[in-house]
Amino acid sequence: MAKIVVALGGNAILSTDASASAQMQAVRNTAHELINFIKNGDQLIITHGNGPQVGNLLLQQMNSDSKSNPAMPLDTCGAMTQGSIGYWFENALNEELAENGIKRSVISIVTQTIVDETDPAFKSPSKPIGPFYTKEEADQMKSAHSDWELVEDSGRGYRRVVPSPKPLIINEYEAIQKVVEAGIIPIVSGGGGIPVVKQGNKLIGKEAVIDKDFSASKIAQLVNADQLIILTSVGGVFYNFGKPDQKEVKDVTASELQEHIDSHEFAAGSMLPKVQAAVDFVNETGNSAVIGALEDVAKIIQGSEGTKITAK
Ligand SMILES: Nc1ncnc2c1ncn2[C@@H]1O[C@H](COP(=O)(O)OP(=O)(O)O)[C@@H](O)[C@H]1O
Ligand SMILES: NC(=O)OP(=O)(O)O
Repeated sequence: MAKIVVALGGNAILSTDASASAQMQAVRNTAHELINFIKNGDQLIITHGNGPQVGNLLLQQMNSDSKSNPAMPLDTCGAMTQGSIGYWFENALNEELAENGIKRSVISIVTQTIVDETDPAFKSPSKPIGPFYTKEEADQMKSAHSDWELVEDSGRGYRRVVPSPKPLIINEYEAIQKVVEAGIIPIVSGGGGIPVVKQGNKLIGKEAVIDKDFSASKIAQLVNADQLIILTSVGGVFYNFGKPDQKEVKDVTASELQEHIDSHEFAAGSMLPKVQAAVDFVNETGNSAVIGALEDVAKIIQGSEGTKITAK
């Protein structure tokens, strides 16, 4: 039995339809894949992104600017998405467990991630959130909201970007460890965790969105996970991605992957955080990490799919 942290990307929650019912269905499909780990006897710690959801929620806040119904700040929106996505996952996993006759408890934990107030990321927004815009729409949004920054996101359109400081510590990791020891499946650090800074005994929320891949790596290190598995929409890591000579990487050492990171092989905002998070986990623990597709879970468990990153 292995203790595995599984990080779930956008496609695990949202396809093209952002309605609650469509996202719940996507999460049910994801739970149907994740049950393979439980059947395999693995202990799961689940974490997930919130980029599309927190961006959409922020847009909804723009219609709530009255004194009696004020807009919520980004850290609170992050907490709200942990709640909604955690609720969807709890129910989807419970349904899947029941269908397979497995008695296990699932709990979603509101999780805060401590960041450094002086992290330069606060001055340089980089995390894409919310919907994709065409160039024309992006220009319109920029003129309507002078404080917004928008960037082109991996050839998929333009998106708003917000600061994304690096996680230092997952505030609730000791409680999460106890939950795991009790055999409960926790859903943690949703959206990378609510970004907070420590001031004396207080945790103060910051307007940012942490990359869930970096938080997944951090929580995996803190709970001594045997493996970190990052599930996304592509079967593995490619060198020369999108070019005629692109090549899927099957087995790779952390040091070889780091060389490719250093030579700017990977796209910021999409594959770069995944490979860096995986390399960090492998370097810190000596254990392995896998980056692969959500629909390949059964084959990833067998070791026939995904990019496996090892220490040696
Ligand atoms: N070198 C690469 N290898 C594989 N996929 C890449 C690479 N560079 C960019 N990508 C893109 O990154 C996407 C995964 O990133 P993203 O969609 O941001 O992840 P998430 O699943 O966490 O939301 C893939 O679907 C693929 O289109
Ligand atoms: N917070 C975060 O990394 O979200 P996505 O994975 O959805 O971008």
